[in-house]
Amino acid sequence: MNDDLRDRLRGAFRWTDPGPPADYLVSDRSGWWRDPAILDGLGPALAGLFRADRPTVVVSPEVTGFLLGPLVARALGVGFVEAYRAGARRAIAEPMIWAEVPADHRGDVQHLGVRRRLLADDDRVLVVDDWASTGSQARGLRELVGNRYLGTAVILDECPPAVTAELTIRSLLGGADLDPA
Ligand SMILES: O=P(O)(O)OC[C@H]1O[C@H](OP(=O)(O)OP(=O)(O)O)[C@H](O)[C@@H]1O
Repeated sequence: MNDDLRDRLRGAFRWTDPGPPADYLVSDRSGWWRDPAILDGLGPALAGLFRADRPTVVVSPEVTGFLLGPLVARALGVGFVEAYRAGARRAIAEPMIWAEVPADHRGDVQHLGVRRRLLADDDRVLVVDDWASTGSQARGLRELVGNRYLGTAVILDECPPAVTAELTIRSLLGGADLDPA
């Protein structure tokens, strides 16, 4: 099952060239959500990476995480909590827990926040996202949830191995699987 899903993920992914002055390629992940077999398989596949750790809640950063996190939460039979990026929308008028996200793959420092009342002291938190590049989102959310953190499940992990190990990141694909060369 997962081998078929990995093949589909590789096939539906594109690197796109934004053209000058950019001298880099941009990942286009939209084909992943457009393929019904991928959309059907992603939740159970990502959930399977951490099922034995018995998560009680999934937390994901906006915006792609808001698409993926609920698929994984549903596969685990648990609920989902949004982690909002500060400044991306109107302030939420409820008590929040905030954490700084160290400079990420874009070089920006951000802040992620969740509604305080949605996390219990004894929750076991699985972070879910589509992609780990530097591990900054995972690091920020680990800081935010503290010792409730179990790990992070992503579709693709291209972090240095030491970061992957430190943050307990598990993935369906590694960076070499989508090598643009
Ligand atoms: O490991 P990191 O360096 O933290 O990078 C990973 C983040 O980068 C992408 O987000 P992006 O900024 O493209 O936002 P999006 O979710 O709005 O697409 C991806 O969805 C992760 O959230």
